[in-house]
Amino acid sequence: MLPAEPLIKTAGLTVQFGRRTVLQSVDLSVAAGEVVTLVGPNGAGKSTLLRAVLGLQRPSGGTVWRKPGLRIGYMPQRLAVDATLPLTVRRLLSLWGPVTEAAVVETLGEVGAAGLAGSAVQSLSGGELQRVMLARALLRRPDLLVLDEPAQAVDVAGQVTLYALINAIRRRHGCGVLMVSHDLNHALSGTDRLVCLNGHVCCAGRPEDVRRHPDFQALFGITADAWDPLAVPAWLSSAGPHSHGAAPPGCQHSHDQTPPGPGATKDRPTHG
Ligand SMILES: Nc1ncnc2c1ncn2[C@@H]1O[C@H](COP(=O)(O)OP(=O)(O)OP(=O)(O)O)[C@@H](O)[C@H]1O
Repeated sequence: MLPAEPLIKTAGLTVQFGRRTVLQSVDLSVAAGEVVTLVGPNGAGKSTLLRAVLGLQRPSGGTVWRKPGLRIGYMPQRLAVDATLPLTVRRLLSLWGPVTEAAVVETLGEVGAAGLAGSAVQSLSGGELQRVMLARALLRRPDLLVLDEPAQAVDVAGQVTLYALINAIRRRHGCGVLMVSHDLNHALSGTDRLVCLNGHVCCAGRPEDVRRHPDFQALFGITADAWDPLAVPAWLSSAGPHSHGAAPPGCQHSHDQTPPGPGATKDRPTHG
């Protein structure tokens, strides 16, 4: 069977902020109907990579190709709307372009948020807000969904439901999905391809292959045969998703100055 045509493709993508290299020579592609998950420690460049794919971040080197006419639905990590603004969900969903009431109702229903159209955005729970943001991304009937930590602020049971919902949407619409996740259970079981990023691509491929890669194991402190969610490494469990705590061992970021840990790649890029 021929591989599906890519929706987006980066080749040698490099992003620098000042003299600091945040992404180095990243090759990435997402095809229609495919779920690709980016994992990596805080500051690994995951959101920057999404922003480059979206055309919101200019590359310092390399290329980003998007299929002509591609429609992208984007769910950012944070909602860039003033929290003090009185805003209903219905109004929020129409901020980025005109939408019909029928489309709002249908899309909210699709993400399990029926009945929230008239609610104040400030009154939503974390999980409800994530569903509304997913609805916002879906309203454009995208070929590609780009989701930056879609399950943040969602409780554990809600995370499982949300990832199942994203998979159902992918199946129903045949769209590609590119997402960032800190949830290794999802990354290892609910995704077609896993990309482990730490300033560069440490390893990538089918989850069952990536979990056996020494860089992945060094970054996440797990063994090839067992994934024990209670045994997450200290940098992952204590730092929290938005803290920039102690650096993980192995697969060193291009701007790290410390020597590589036992699982570091030999071909890591030079310091930027
Ligand atoms: N516009 C910017 N200017 C300067 N530095 C930036 C900018 N955007 C991101 N960075 C830096 O680039 C690095 C990568 O940031 P990015 O948000 O892509 O990481 P991430 O892997 O998504 O992290 P997290 O898991 O914490 O969300 C960080 O050190 C960040 O401070």
